[in-house]
Amino acid sequence: MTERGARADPADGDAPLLRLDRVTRRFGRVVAAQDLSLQVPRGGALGVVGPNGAGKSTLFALIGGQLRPQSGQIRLAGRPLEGLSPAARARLGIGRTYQVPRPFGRMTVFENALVGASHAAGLRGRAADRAAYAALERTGLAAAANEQAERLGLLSRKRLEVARALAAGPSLLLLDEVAGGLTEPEVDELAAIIRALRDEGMTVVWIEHVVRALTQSVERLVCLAQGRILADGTPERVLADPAVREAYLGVDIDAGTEGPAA
Ligand SMILES: Nc1ncnc2c1ncn2[C@@H]1O[C@H](COP(=O)(O)OP(=O)(O)OP(=O)(O)O)[C@@H](O)[C@H]1O
Repeated sequence: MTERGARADPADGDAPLLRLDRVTRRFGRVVAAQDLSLQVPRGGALGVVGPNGAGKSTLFALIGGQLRPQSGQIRLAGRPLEGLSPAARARLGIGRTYQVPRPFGRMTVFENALVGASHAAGLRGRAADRAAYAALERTGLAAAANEQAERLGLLSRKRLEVARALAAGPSLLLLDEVAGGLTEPEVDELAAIIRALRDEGMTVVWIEHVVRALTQSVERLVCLAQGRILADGTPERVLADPAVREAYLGVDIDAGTEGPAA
């Protein structure tokens, strides 16, 4: 795996891989991110929870460059990301999955992974092939490499979404609700894949409503509500936090059911 993001600024090798300083993003009167400050060191997995509308997807869009903050700064390995397009950020090492997987249905599974390697990472020829195949192996999809993507079931489409991001050789992997809609055994399978990536040294930030998937896989949890960080710590501590329980307004957070609007 390449570590391009981790080398984004060789002068600042000790910097956290991801750092947000007082990042704010509003949509009219809605505050989706309010003075958000967060540091993610290299390696390990961070889970992000929070009720619907808490600002979780906005956080990823701000990191990925699909949205610009109105104030504050985001850095990858010490390098400010301001002004960089999503494509430039992907080349620096930010890989991202989306809530609803949209594979190129007419393409094979391999060709879909190749899109990640070539478009996002700019790899060509055999280097792109190798990166795509390695991503399929790491997500358990190698045996399905020649299948049409549109014929995949939901779990495999989720795997492919992860594979596409991995094929670009990210140093930071942002997962947006990859466990949603899966059965319990499928959630466990996907969580095992994410744990294996983490154990190989990948830095993972994982937004998830299915809290059980996170508690199996992350050592740190952040809870967002109304664009702010309500709690940050071990999963046990965060899930027991009265402010977190209150933000979920009595919804059974442990069961991973979707909460009401924040
Ligand atoms: N492009 C947009 N235009 C206007 N409002 C937006 C936009 N994107 C997000 N918002 C608002 O910002 C707030 C945060 O939304 P966001 O999607 O980040 O929350 P979330 O925590 O990811 O929610 P969910 O769990 O439902 O996916 C919400 O009130 C949402 O309606």
